[in-house]
Amino acid sequence: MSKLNPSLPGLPADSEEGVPVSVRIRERLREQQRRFNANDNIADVLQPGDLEALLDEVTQKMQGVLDSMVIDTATDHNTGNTARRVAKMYLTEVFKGRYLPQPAITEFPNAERLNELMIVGPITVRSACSHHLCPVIGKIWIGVLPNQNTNVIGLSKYARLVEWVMARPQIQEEAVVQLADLIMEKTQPDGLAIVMQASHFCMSWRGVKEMDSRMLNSVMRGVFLKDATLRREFLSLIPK
Ligand SMILES: Nc1nc2c(ncn2[C@@H]2O[C@H](COP(=O)(O)OP(=O)(O)OP(=O)(O)O)[C@@H](O)[C@H]2O)c(=O)[nH]1
Repeated sequence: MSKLNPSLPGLPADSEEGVPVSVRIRERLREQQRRFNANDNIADVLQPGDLEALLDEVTQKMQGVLDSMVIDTATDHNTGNTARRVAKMYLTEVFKGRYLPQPAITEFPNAERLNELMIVGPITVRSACSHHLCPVIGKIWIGVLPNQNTNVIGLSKYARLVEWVMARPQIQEEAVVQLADLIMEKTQPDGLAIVMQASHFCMSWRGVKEMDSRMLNSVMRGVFLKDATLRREFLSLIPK
């Protein structure tokens, strides 16, 4: 007798018929013993058509949320398509950093063997907190001390990597560490410094309703950790 599918009793374990696409994706992730936290990227386990199917599934679930909030989406002319809009916004816009592969990075040979401090910023951060899914809007500055033996990456690619990492539900402390790990892996510089400043809408729109408070945090890697003069130079060059 074939084993029953735990996701859909009545169907054999190898049957995909009627199984929600999110269940199939989670099974693939569990088979690979992969984490799928809010701020993890899962693009490499998605198969062709999965994202479109997820859009339908999230739309259906969002419709359930609206129904449970007693919003009459059948006759309210403003909310008829809200479930679909929200699903599309989550999957293809504000949280696309979970579902899309990493942007391609153009590398150039470090022909002049540059090893001077380079700073890029402010790069706009658009993210959301993992707790309330409220927007987190801010800016980031990245300082790189290139290694004279490694390639340099195109300037715009820092902004693309920031967008990819931030377009996920995040907490700010983890977001900057994820970004630092990624830039270190891609460019292998001698040092990397990142400073992020952001407004958390979960603190202004709701909750304590503090309109002006910001969160500021930084991460330093390589020579920035050891060299206080370099660290000071980076921090002094960032506009206040
Ligand atoms: N450390 C950190 N905290 C965050 C971040 N974004 C949001 N938070 C906080 O995470 C907490 C959310 O958890 P809870 O305390 O369970 O939420 P809550 O009961 O709605 O709390 P209030 O916001 O105080 O109303 C809040 O204190 C948020 O301000 C972040 O990036 N880092």
